[in-house]
Amino acid sequence: MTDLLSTDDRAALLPALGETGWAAVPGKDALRKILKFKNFSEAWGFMSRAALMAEKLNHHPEWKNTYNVVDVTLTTHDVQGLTRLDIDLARAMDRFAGSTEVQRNHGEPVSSLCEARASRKA
Ligand SMILES: C[C@H](O)[C@H](O)[C@H]1CNC2=NC(N)=NC(=O)C2=N1
Repeated sequence: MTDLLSTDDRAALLPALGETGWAAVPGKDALRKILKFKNFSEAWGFMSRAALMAEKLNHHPEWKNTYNVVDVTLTTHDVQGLTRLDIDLARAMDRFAGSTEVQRNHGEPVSSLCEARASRKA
């Protein structure tokens, strides 16, 4: 089974994802990004690519689509927290999304996920 990300891994990997618009979900060891595409077709194209990658990784997003908006939450259910698989899927989604508009007015900075891990267990 995939392990929860260590404190060191978090410090190394999460800031770059914070830069691209991933944020921490309050009270949960999870990453969330809200993407706003030009239209439904672009949103669905992104979701199709992401779905194929999710199958390849055997790691699946929690997500919601409303017309041109795709709201994604990533966490690893088996261990109830962030693992390397969430990082890999987040990076793949960033590649598929390109320069799509990102909504940033939600959640907390990813740095809070480093603190969450530190207080959970060494
Ligand atoms: C049986 C199967 O491998 C598991 O249930 C996989 C499938 N996809 C998954 N996706 C996510 N996000 N977390 C998991 O723990 C997970 N587990």
